[in-house]
Amino acid sequence: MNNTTETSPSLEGGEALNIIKVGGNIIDNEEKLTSFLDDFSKLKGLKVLIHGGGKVATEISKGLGIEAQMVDGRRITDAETLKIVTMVYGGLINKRLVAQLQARNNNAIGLTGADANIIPAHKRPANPIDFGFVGDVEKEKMDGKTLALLLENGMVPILAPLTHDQQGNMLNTNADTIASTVAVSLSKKFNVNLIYCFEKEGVLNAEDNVIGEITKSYFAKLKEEGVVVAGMIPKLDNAFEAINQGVKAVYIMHADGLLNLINEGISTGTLIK
Ligand SMILES: Nc1ncnc2c1ncn2[C@@H]1O[C@H](COP(=O)(O)OP(=O)(O)O)[C@@H](O)[C@H]1O
Ligand SMILES: CC(=O)N[C@@H](CCC(=O)OP(=O)(O)O)C(=O)O
Repeated sequence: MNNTTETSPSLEGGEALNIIKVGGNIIDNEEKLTSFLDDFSKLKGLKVLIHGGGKVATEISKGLGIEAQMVDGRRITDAETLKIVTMVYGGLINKRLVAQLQARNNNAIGLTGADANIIPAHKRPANPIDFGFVGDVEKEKMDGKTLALLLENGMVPILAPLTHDQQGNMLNTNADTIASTVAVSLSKKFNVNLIYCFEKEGVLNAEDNVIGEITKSYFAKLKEEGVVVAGMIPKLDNAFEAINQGVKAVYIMHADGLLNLINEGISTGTLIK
């Protein structure tokens, strides 16, 4: 940890709300997941958890003889893959997180974007690439009212990366995008901090050191140099979108730094500028 930035966890105006996204590399690791849930359950104030699980879905698919196909960090989701991701994200992972958080005295409620139409979406057009049953979120239609209702009644929403097409089909939807969309919509009512937790210290530079603060132009440079690659590119795109649309603070950081950031106001990861 070579970078420490002071930040204010509680902001002016509405009540503070922490929206945390946790990815597949932590969910897939028993020890890391337990440690993450211990910390998440201790976070003070209003909170929402958005989970991924891409790594688990890939392993389970493989076990069933279906090789995962990813393009630009998104999963090609045919009818069989849709069944798998619905079971894995909406069932196995989501309900396990709920049970684990209930055991830690958090009143978790597990939902997909289809429940109460929380996250309006449509099937991604088949051109130029046919991703199959993949959802694009209709950001302008998301109002956050149901989530606000749950939060105001003491519940902790746990959201799976699934939406629906309004015609009876579930859609697989990237968890980082869901996190950004939910954060933007709730920022109309709350003072939102969006925190992307993963297994590295933050966004790393060419020397593998954490970048304390990242601007859009610095991101463009790192992308050009091939220092920021793969899943980190759409994660940063989503992070910049959130900060430019009303979210108070966005961080990309190691899951181990969560308690320090939220309860103490000390950042050890990357702040999006
Ligand atoms: N410059 C970078 N700094 C940190 N991680 C990076 C960087 N460039 C690429 N990555 C990769 O991005 C991954 C995180 O993206 P992704 O796998 O989509 O996250 P998640 O675990 O949240 O699903 C990291 O595991 C890391 O391998
Ligand atoms: C369309 C699409 O690609 N959906 C993602 C949803 C899961 C996810 O985002 O998981 P992580 O956060 O662990 O990467 C997928 O199936 O991999």
